[in-house]
Amino acid sequence: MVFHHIPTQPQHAQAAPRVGILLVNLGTPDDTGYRAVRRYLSEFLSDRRVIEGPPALWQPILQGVVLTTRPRRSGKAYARIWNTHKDESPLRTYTRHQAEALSERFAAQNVPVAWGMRYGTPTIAQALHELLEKGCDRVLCMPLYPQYSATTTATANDQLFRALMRLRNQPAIRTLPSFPDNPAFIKAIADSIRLAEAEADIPFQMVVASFHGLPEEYVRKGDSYRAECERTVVALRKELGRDETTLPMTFQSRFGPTKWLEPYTAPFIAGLPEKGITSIAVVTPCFMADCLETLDEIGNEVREEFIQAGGQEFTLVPCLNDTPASIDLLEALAHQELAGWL
Ligand SMILES: C=CC1=C(C)c2cc3[nH]c(cc4nc(cc5[nH]c(cc1n2)c(C)c5CCC(=O)O)C(CCC(=O)O)=C4C)c(C)c3C=C
Ligand SMILES: [Fe+2]
Ligand SMILES: [Fe+2]
Repeated sequence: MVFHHIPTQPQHAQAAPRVGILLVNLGTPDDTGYRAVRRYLSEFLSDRRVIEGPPALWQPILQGVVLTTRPRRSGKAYARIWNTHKDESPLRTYTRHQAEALSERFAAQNVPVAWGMRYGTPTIAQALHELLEKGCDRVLCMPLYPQYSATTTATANDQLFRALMRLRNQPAIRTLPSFPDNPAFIKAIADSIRLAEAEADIPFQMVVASFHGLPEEYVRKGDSYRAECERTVVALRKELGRDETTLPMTFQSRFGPTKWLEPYTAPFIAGLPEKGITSIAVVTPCFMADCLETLDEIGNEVREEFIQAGGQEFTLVPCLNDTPASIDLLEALAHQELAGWL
């Protein structure tokens, strides 16, 4: 085993501890072409926390079938939402902005903030090394997922610990727990809905809270994701004075033939106009930043289906992204987790 040695403080010096923050999100392809999207999807869909079945069965299907067709289709979808100004995906733009803004909030305390992606670049290992080179010996890892899932939160932390396995001198680590009904989080989401409604032509008859889906089997085996999504929705209903009928919970982005969490967002929303519901908003409180799943799947595909079914007003409520409310939330979460370290 070869261990990385990052030259930091001289070994004999008793330097003051230095804290760093590492923001982690899912990741995204480097460009919208077949090869880049294939590389990204291959890394993503080879993660055994994401696809739990035996690799001997899954890898031939993934490499031989899924990765011959899907990269082209997904690449076209990414092209529709691409940040052409920066030539990168919105998820990357927002994650970087979040890190930069959070770093300003912690500048006075001399706490650097780095950001990495679970799949694709910049990698979590690169982000960790950036902090180590700045002399950090204590790192707070913040997976940017409000609701826990083994397929997101746990694999982000796994990847950090894989990078730590290669270090001779490891920093101390804390990881941010999920925050599904944190009052500041709920208030920020509720405010984003209120703002969208104030800007819309007519009031929303319904606000659909759409969460990224998960195979039902993972939840049956104990993944707490569904229960945490429910905690978010229950708190949001309370904050906004809505109920199950005016603020329902749905699940999007189903992948593959197995049963995923229900109800599925797209058919649910396409069925609303025939029930007389023609003015809706969709909010996606499982994402801290707008991405393919919000901007294209909801903002383009689901919107079109709703309008074709007779819907009239469709508002996609933006994710918290790099708004002041979002950075306030990240700052508060970090401060809470850094108790005793700062
Ligand atoms: C195949 C299984 C998948 C599981 C399980 C899964 C869980 C999951 N994902 C997110 C957040 C995001 N997913 C995104 C894209 C995306 N997700 C899957 C598959 C699973 N996700 C795929 C194949 C893709 C790629 C795009 C595509 O080809 O459709 C994204 C967007 C990334 C971007 O670049 O914009 C996010 C964010 C959560 C929160 C979650 C579990 C609850
Ligand atoms: Fe996903
Ligand atoms: Fe999708």
